[in-house]
Amino acid sequence: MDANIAAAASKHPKPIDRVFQYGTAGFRMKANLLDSVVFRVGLVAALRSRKLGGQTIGVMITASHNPPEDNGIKLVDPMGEMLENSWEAYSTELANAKDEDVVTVYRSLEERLKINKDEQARVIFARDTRPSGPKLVTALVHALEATGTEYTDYKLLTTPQLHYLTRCTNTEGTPQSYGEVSEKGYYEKLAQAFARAMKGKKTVGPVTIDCANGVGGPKLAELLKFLPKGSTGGVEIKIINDDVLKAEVLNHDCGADFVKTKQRAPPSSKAGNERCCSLDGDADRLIYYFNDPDHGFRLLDGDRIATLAASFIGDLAREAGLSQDLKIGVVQTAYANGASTKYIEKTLGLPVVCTPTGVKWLHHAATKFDVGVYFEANGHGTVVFSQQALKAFQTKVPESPAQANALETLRALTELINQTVGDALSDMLLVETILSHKAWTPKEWDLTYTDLPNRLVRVEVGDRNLFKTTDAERKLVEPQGVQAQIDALVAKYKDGRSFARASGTEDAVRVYAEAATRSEADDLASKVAAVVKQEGGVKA
Ligand SMILES: CC(=O)N[C@H]1[C@@H](OP(=O)(O)O)O[C@H](CO)[C@@H](O)[C@@H]1O
Ligand SMILES: [Mg+2]
Repeated sequence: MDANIAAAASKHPKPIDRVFQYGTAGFRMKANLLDSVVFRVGLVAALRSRKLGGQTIGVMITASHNPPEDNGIKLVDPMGEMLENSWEAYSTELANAKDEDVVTVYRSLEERLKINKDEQARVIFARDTRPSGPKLVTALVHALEATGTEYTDYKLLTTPQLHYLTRCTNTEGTPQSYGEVSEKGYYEKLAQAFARAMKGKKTVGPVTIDCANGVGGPKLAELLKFLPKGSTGGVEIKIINDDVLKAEVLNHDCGADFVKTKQRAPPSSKAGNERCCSLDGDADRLIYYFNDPDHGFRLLDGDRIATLAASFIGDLAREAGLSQDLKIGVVQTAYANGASTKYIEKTLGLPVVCTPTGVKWLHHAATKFDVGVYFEANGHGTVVFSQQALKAFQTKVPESPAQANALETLRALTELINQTVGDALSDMLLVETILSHKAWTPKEWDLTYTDLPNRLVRVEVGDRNLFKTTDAERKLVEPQGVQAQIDALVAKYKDGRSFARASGTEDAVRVYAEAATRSEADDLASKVAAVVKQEGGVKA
């Protein structure tokens, strides 16, 4: 086998002078640099599967909301979670090995991690619509074949579909079965759950969905075939930006990242005052928005989806007579708007936990609740239910028809929500369900609280690694003295809050600021950015 691995590795040489790092979202960069990385991640997937007794590992080839010429790769653990943290370092180690050392490093990891040589490795994989995908799949397959790994190529999928299939594969035939192991099984599960959750409810007008010209377009079109028709119990969906044939339009002037960062609708959107939402390139983020005749463009971001879901599920738990038994909480990052945090704590009366950036941290913290709602402000998130919550929804004997209804809706939600990872298609159906139950237009949703004006700035510095944080990234410990300068600036603004941290996906430091007015938020952000720029070191 060593000779096979060495021979295959030599077909995928590592670019000299490149250092790779498994970051917040796996490896991500210009696609033409990724060939060796993908090959080596294939080796890691095989090791990970064997370490876990032959359970199936998922591999997704995507660069999400990044431009079409980028690509990336990430690993999915057996229950559909992100790769365990310690394995990011092993992936990084193998990705950076010299070509001639690949086999040695592979065997050394096997040795150090006490991996059984005889265990059969199993992997499933998929990719998004980027033109570089098929070539990278070839590199992945070479690694899987050289290591004798059993594999299934699911071709084009959204990232959350691959997470779903990974969990289904590993739970097939067990009491914890997560669903049928097929793309069709995914659509059927979502569609059936949606029909149950929507029973007797009506959607108010259509929703326009911008698919970022990514894999979400064809997959949403597929899902539509399974969804109930008509406004009662169904949803009228208008799809835009679903062109996957022209590579250059992917995420271009459209998609969830465009809408969130530019704080405006895609230029192609003609929805008028109707509600709209945007997916990102691999359909794991979702952002809603609408045009308010009185106030213009209104963004309903991940914080809004989290508050909507938490309030709805909290109400249902109360109606079902379960609120005493279940701990419901919301997990956010420092990028969550301060007004949303206050609304959750003060108005909804629910606890909020703040974690570092990156969904793996949020997901982990959310599992500590019976109902853990987590969303990044950029629209990536989901809801996870504990075994105790699932059991309570199944076994509680209703004492009234209202309790029975609430319990049935809760059960439907546990099926509708993709609990493995944030899923734009599933989250969209969740939002549509909640708005229907509440008979809300986006305007009522928007009125629940008022966002503090905020600004996110990207600052290019000499060395972003100089910036070290604590307290869920809300405070800098290094470079020394910088936090004191930020504190002094923040103190001058009403409702001011600001923090700086090194990005995990780009070579830059991000500065976030919010304050009582737009001009103050902008002013605070630019002053903190200036401090960061000045203290950011010189390029090596
Ligand atoms: C402010 C922001 O939106 N940061 C994003 C971005 O991380 P950075 O580490 O900030 O580059 O990409 C991550 C992966 O997609 C996502 O999890 C995160 O929320
Ligand atoms: Mg994404």
